Amino acid sequence: MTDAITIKNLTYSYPDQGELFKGFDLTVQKGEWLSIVGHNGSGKSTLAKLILGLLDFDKGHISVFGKKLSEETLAAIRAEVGMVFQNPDNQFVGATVADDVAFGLENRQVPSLEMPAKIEAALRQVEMLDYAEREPHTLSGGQKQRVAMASVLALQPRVIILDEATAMLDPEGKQAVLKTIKELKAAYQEKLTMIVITHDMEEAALADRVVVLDDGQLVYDEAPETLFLKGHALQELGLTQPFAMALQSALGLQNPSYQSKQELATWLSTLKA
Ligand SMILES: Nc1ncnc2c1ncn2[C@@H]1O[C@H](COP(=O)(O)OP(=O)(O)OP(=O)(O)O)[C@@H](O)[C@H]1O
Repeated sequence: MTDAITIKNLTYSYPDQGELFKGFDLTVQKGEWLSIVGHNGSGKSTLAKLILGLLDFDKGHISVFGKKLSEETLAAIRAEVGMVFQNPDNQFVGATVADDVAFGLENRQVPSLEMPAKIEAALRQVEMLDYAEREPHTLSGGQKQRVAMASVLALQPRVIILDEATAMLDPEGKQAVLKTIKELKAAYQEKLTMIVITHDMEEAALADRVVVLDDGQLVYDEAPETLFLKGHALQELGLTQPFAMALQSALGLQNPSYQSKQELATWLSTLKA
């Protein structure tokens, strides 16, 4: 089975800087929800830009669904990979929410007769259909990010990269975006691969797999259940454990097994009884 993304022996340095990535390897499977974490400057956004062909790497190769990234394949690969960025205010071009989703479709020369159904389906998927005629600047941060996701989804990508897409949101907006990611994952299964770059360990803990970067090196690549047991090692990399795991460690539990606050709360309530 072809992987969604294969990165092999990648070397990249910004002009006049030392090598950030050197012999870097990473495989992302089809349908996976992969989180990429790491301290500021560890290379997360650069990796996303390299996958999208926004930066030219020096050595190695990147393949998306078996297609090697090159000048010839760039347009085809960008059609497969959608990206949602950190700042919800920098992602709008349309006067209304519906116009905004239409913009990407127009760029792809989708016939105008086909557009309304595609816009409606994408907005419904992120639960923003009721806001179709709203001006984007009147939306909350979480709603704006969900519209940004709809604009990407309308183009039917097979990979979506979210680069700190919840970082500027309040807790409610963040939860709404995470709920949308979970729903998309459930709806599309292996047809949609999610790469979520984040500083938020609660968010990372929801992924199938977490990759930890440290100065362009891949230092951990494993399931959140095992990664977040490494409290001290993570601290040394400038990362924390999700709250539920940290509390279980503080309580002296040898094998913390409750990933979410909800699971932990349920367990604590059984103790009270
Ligand atoms: N345009 C650029 N020119 C030169 N160096 C850059 C450029 N962009 C990023 N860098 C450097 O490359 C390294 C990796 O940056 P990158 O933005 O990929 O990290 P990050 O893990 O996404 O960080 P953050 O969590 O702060 O967003 C950092 O040392 C950064 O200073």
